[in-house]
Amino acid sequence: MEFNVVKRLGDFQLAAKGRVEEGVTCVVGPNGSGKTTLMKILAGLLKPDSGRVEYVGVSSRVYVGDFYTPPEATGLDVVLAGRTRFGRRPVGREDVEKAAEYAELLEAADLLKRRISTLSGGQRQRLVIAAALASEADLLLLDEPLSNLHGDWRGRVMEVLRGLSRGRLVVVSTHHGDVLSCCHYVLQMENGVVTWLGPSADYQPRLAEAECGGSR
Ligand SMILES: Nc1ncnc2c1ncn2[C@@H]1O[C@H](COP(=O)(O)OP(=O)(O)OP(=O)(O)O)[C@@H](O)[C@H]1O
Repeated sequence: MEFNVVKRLGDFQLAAKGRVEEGVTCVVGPNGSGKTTLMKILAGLLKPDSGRVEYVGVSSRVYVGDFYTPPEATGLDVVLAGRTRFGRRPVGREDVEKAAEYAELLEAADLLKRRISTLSGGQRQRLVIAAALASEADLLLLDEPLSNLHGDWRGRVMEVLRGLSRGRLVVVSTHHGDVLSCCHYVLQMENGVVTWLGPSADYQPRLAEAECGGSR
């Protein structure tokens, strides 16, 4: 999939060009650098002012970021929402089986009957990832899917994503540098521009590291 797009949002301008290959691409960059904006354009949720995205070999796409779930919803409702592409069609019997299968992959099968309001942030996050996977879309755009997860879980989620990425484009935005070696490719955004794109093995983080200061 190739993209060459320009989008203005208030004072911010995205002018991004690149190519996303089969496999897992991690999108990195500072807050406000345009990661979500780019992913929403790739998902077709945001229309660029100019330029285009060429979806070669991509027939279905799903973007999953924060999505609202009523507190009374169950874990199963969350996974089924992804399966039916957020209510675009009714739930069938096979959908429930598929939802259980993907929840199992994320070790979340025991969460399906629980109410969302009783779950921890990380447990909810695993269900949201299962929802994205259950869509079985060719292009999966996961915006900050690792945000509530502990290091071990981040690695496990990346392993699952890699395992399902054959014949698919999986794009994951993240602030966690520890998972970059789990991606096939890294796409770095800075100030609305793609400043690096290539195999993760060749990526040398160029972003400034956090300064914690020396005072106690
Ligand atoms: N609807 C909007 N109107 C005006 N500006 C917007 C709008 N949406 C986003 N922006 C601005 O666009 C810039 C890029 O936002 P975006 O959410 O793409 O960044 P990001 O890299 O995903 O950031 P983060 O890491 O904090 O999630 C930001 O400066 C943001 O304030």
